[in-house]
Amino acid sequence: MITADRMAAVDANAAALGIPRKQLMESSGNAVARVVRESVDPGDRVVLVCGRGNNGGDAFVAARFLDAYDTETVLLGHPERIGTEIARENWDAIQHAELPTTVVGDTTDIADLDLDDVDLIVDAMLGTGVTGALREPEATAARVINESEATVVAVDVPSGVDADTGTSEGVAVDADHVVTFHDTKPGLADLDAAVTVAEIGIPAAAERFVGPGDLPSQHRAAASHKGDHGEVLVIGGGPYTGAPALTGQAALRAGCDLVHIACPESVARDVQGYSENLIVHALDGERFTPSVVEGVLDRAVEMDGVICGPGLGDHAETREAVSNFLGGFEGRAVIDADALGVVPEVDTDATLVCTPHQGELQAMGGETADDWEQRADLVAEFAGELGHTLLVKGPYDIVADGETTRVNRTGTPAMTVGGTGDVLAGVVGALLVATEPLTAAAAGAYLTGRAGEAAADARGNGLVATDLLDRLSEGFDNE
Ligand SMILES: NC(=O)C1=CN([C@@H]2O[C@H](COP(=O)(O)OP(=O)(O)OC[C@H]3O[C@@H](n4cnc5c(N)ncnc54)[C@H](O)[C@@H]3O)[C@@H](O)[C@H]2O)[C@@H](O)CC1
Ligand SMILES: Nc1ncnc2c1ncn2[C@@H]1O[C@H](COP(=O)(O)OP(=O)(O)O)[C@@H](O)[C@H]1O
Ligand SMILES: [K+]
Repeated sequence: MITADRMAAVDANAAALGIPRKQLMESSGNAVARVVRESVDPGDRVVLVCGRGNNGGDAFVAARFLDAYDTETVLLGHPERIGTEIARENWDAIQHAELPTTVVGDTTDIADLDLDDVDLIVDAMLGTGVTGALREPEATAARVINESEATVVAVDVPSGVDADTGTSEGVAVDADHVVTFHDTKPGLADLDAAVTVAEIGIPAAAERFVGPGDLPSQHRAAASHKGDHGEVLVIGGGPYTGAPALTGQAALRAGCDLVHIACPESVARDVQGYSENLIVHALDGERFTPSVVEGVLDRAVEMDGVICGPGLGDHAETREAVSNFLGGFEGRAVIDADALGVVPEVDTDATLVCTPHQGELQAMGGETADDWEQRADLVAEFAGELGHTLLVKGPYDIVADGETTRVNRTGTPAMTVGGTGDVLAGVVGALLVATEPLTAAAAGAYLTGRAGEAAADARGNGLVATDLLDRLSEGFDNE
């Protein structure tokens, strides 16, 4: 079962693995033709009613595999308005091959469509790209298709039906058979149509391994204003000073608008000294202690997210303070480094992403394995027990929430240098503001690893964590 959004992500991941969309379209069209051939006899009349997106593109391919039949490929709308290159190329191909086609300009032409003595209609007007109720001429076309006696085979989804919900806001095609791709869609379950799930050559890796399709959209509304894109609080530092500054700067480089650092007054000036971009709040004392938790909670509730742990140190008082903080916090937080040990014992309403390396995972009570597939199963099981999302760092990062598991392969051994984990925590914290925990963790691991690869290209094993900061945005461009 796969949703339309997830399908689009997997599609993009497949392309990044070297399996281009046009190849997927060829497989889809071939699969549609195979089902059509099972339903008609040679010489039968087959009309393919096509939209201007890739759903239509699939049918342009199918037409090439149906030479033995009396086919007519009908395009709703002018060829100039075909919306994607791969659909346009497949339309041109059947033009050059002089396969019979008809262009339907507007609704009146649709009524002239002679579908009476047609044996089979391929419904390729709209698939997962439908938005809202069918507009014209698709709506009239759907009615004409529904009134015909022909067998109706729908491509991917019956036109007008929402692939995720199975509902349609207006008229929808009533299909006898649906040929969907790669995996079934939630919205097909309750249709009274036969459903064929066709493999189209998307390898499991496109779902398993984090890829460009898993990155949250970088789109920003023009009318955005300060703070719209995330205001986060880093709780860290004392004895260390570098870690919270790395985390804070990474959160900014991953797109946050405002980053606050709550750190002990003993290191506040040092942390502020690293960057004008950080807003530092000094806490009484020389480490994070229970006495300041109330104030930190008051600040945290104003934030869109928290990153707790970088450079905190593991003093007993600090562990108690982290425990008290989590006991009172109900928002979204990344937990890293010395704060991790507290998580299994604390009862919290917060939504957590924990980012241990394998040693920290074991200290939390989790199990690890050198083989990444075994590690993935162990981490998924522990995440389920914990009730939080885990990102277990390593050559292959394992991201799991007990339901879904993703594996990130980006990164380089040069990243074993200190501080890269602090950078990762900041990236995940920034993404967690507006993205579901699993996606934020997977994308954070991917982007940090990409930045590490870019830094290693420049500095080899001499890369340092700050080298990742101004390379983080490059990963987003990797669409
Ligand atoms: N995601 C994948 O991995 C693959 C998808 N493929 C095909 O690609 C399809 C998705 O293609 P697209 O994203 O181009 O979208 P669609 O082709 O499903 O629909 C987009 C087109 O429909 C129009 N449209 C949207 N809502 C409408 C409405 N309410 N009334 C009238 N017209 C409307 C849009 O203007 C656009 O022209 C899938 O359903 C599938 O058939 C296949 O090529 C195989 C691979
Ligand atoms: N051997 C490796 N190969 C590739 N990436 C690695 C390797 N070791 C660590 N990384 C990456 O470096 C980042 C930090 O991981 P790690 O060094 O374990 O954290 P920490 O800095 O907390 O010790 C993660 O993004 C991880 O994927
Ligand atoms: K369709």
